[in-house]
Amino acid sequence: MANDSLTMRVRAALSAVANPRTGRSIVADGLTQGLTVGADGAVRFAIEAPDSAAAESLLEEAKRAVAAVEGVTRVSAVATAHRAAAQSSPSSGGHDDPLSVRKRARIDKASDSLPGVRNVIAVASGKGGVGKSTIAANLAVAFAERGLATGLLDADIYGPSLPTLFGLKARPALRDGKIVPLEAFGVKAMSIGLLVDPDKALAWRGPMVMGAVRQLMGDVDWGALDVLVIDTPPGTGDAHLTLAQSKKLTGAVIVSTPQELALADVRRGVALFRTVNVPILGVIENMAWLEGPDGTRSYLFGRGGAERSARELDAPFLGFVPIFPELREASDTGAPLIAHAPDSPAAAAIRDLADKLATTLNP
Ligand SMILES: Nc1ncnc2c1ncn2[C@@H]1O[C@H](COP(=O)(O)OP(=O)(O)OP(=O)(O)O)[C@@H](O)[C@H]1O
Repeated sequence: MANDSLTMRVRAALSAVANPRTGRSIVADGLTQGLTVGADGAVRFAIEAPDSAAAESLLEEAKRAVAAVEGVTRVSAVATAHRAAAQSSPSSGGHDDPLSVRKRARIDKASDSLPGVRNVIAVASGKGGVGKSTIAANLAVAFAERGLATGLLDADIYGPSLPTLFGLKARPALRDGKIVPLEAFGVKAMSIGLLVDPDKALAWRGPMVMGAVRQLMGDVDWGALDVLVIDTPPGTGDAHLTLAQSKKLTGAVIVSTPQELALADVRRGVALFRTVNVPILGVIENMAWLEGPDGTRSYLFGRGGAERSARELDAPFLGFVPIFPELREASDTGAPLIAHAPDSPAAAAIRDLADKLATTLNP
């Protein structure tokens, strides 16, 4: 119970810090959020400062107070919504307004907005590095090629990849209090990586992640879209729950690799979305094999694990994407493969998936 008593002492130290607006304790005023105290004495929390002028000094004061507590080995704290909201362009901020969009008097529950978006597809994976972002980006371009008005939202807070995949660097503009998505390869695109510092996002607790995802959905001016593809963070967590709760989700696509281990990943993903009644539109097995010049296939990561998992879970299996070195090369050039090498077998494999998926969308 040593940790409990450390938590109490940390809380007491924070309670001694006063809200300059009211003179009361910042804890009593509810300005501290997401306090966690690790077994190793690492403390994390967020401060929601009452105004921009107070944010920096309040954060420093709170960090100093916590660092002085015996047993605390490390303090990480993040900035506030209000401080950032006072700036004129999107930048990193706190958890209620992590994207720092200046709020209008009343914004609908963002997750229930997206009025002009007919379909929202979440692309998810049990773990990182399976090609989820690559598939999501290429699917979006393939949808656009089919004539669907398409958006791509990179909500992978911990490792945003759209700026690299689509070669997007420009900081998005604000129009009427909404973020204007960038346009690339026929797709309206927005990445959390263009709005927040990923290093800061790493320290975010659940509520901040949820706030960020809600904002990305609600504060971006998506306009009328046939389909919005969302690249979600790897694993199953707060971002997925936020999306699932939004009621806007048409369904989820799970990307996995063939290893037997993938079975557990796929099962987790399927279970999460099913728990919240989000249909599984399909499972994709990526990096399925490498084809040699003579057409022989090497199954580097095992064979058919994701396909088997899908069958066992009674989820639709959408297809295989082999290992195509050109997929990686295209991503490195800042153009998704389907645009970079439209006639390649890899592009054909992605188009095939997009065709299958398109049949599951609302017209
Ligand atoms: N089928 C494929 N063939 C060859 N390379 C691939 C394939 N799919 C993905 N890659 C490459 O694998 C790497 C990881 O892909 P990607 O970033 O899309 O994975 P991810 O699941 O989104 O990872 P994270 O969520 O951790 O960002 C990238 O370099 C990508 O170009």
